[in-house]
Amino acid sequence: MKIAIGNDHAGTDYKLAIIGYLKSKGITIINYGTDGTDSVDYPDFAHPVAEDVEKGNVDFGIVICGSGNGANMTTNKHQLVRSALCWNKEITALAREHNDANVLSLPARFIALPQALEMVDTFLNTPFEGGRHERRVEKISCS
Ligand SMILES: O=C(CO)[C@H](O)[C@H](O)[C@H](O)COP(=O)(O)O
Repeated sequence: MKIAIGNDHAGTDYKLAIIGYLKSKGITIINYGTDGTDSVDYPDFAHPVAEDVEKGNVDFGIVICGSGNGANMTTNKHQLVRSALCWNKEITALAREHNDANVLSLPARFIALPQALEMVDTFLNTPFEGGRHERRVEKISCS
């Protein structure tokens, strides 16, 4: 499995922990940064993740900022991206099962790290249910 990941300064600590966790599971990571804690702008790091998802370069994307909203809004500007802002395991599972989300957006300032790791695990290992959800997901796109 291959994952693209990007974050602003609010998400760096969690991002580095998530990378370590995923690498220990043999998952390949494309890290778009930032790896520092100096203030940066989340779109500069979220757009590259979305572009990789759109091009099929990766299986999934993960974006992280303080609230998760800015990164999520950015990735959802991309036509083929379905980015889900998630804050617990249950919402994360539903984002995959019902919405076939291909990007997970994490609000680093509002979730604990163990919870973030659990959500990443859930996101990567939960299949899309299809069925009635297939039709609805197809209707999300406005092009
Ligand atoms: O974009 C956001 C809000 O939707 C993110 O949470 C950012 O991380 C946040 O705005 C950064 O805030 P800061 O005060 O510049 O650290």
